[in-house]
Amino acid sequence: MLRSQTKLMDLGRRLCRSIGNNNGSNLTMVEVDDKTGIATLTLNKPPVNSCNLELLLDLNESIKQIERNGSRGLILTSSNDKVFSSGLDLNELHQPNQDRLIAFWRALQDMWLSLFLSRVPTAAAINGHAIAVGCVLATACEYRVMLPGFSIGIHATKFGYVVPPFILISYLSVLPRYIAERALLQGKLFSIDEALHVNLIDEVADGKSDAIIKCAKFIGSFAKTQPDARALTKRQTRAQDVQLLIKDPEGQLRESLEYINTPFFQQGLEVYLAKLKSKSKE
Ligand SMILES: CCCCCCCCC/C=C/C(=O)SCCNC(=O)CCNC(=O)[C@H](O)C(C)(C)COP(=O)(O)OP(=O)(O)OC[C@H]1O[C@@H](n2cnc3c(N)ncnc32)[C@H](O)[C@@H]1OP(=O)(O)O
Repeated sequence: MLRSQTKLMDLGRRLCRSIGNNNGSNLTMVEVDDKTGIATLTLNKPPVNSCNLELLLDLNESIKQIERNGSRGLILTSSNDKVFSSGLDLNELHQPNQDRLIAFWRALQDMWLSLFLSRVPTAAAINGHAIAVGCVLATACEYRVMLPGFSIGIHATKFGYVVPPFILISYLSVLPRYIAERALLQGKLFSIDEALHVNLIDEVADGKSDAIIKCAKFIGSFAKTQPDARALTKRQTRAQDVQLLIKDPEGQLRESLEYINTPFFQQGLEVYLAKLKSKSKE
């Protein structure tokens, strides 16, 4: 038995466990509620949960741990009270070391598959902005509860990024095609009212704990289903969505890498990163 599992049992009624990455940096944290058996998975990479290689690997490992530990559900949230996730860490894409870029993109593909196909019911308590891949994390879950005052969406086209098919699919698994297409082409970030109107989110909460309660209630709605039957039915329902990535992950990787390495992409990214940095100094 792993030491962390023994520790988990020792904690008795207040089951609470943190899972860090290999160097112990706690980029994600997992807490299991002993009453409901639901795991809360918290993104914890300051300042804005931008997804670098280490966070993606850590996140994937936490998703798998939650499944292995027999949790009844997974609630994804953030330790930052303004930002759920700012999407991919753009520094990973800027003038990248090619070996690291390959590892990064593989980790992104793997993590998305793990979350999108997770055996356990999944819900996102979106307690801050969910930008680009931040939105993709939320839409990979089965249910979304969001706090007012924040934005959610994929605005990649505004900055000259073409989105890879799995990002498109994550939008299409939640939004009707014409809304997804228009939002992607406009690079639209939705306000909470707009997101609710098109069902990009399912509910609004008045605080993080309210969001967690609402997510737990959604997960509780599966209490009377048989977990294996539920998991297999979910997998079948989502099978077509993941076909491309499962059948040809290396081909998908190659296409993305080719695009990221183009001078066009790199120049656009350079300008965008400079704007982002100067904004944060204002
Ligand atoms: C065919 C296939 C093709 C495939 C190839 C192409 C890929 C396309 C798909 C792309 C998917 C993505 O997710 S791309 C990621 C897109 N994400 C974004 O554009 C988010 C940009 N960020 C923001 O809008 C804001 O930071 C926001 C999240 C709202 C938080 O605002 P705040 O005022 O609270 O914080 P800020 O001061 O702006 O940010 C704090 C610091 O974090 C940095 N920072 C913020 N977001 C960051 C990010 N995503 N990556 C790196 N660094 C980031 C800032 O520069 C600051 O750094 P310091 O100055 O050092 O303090």
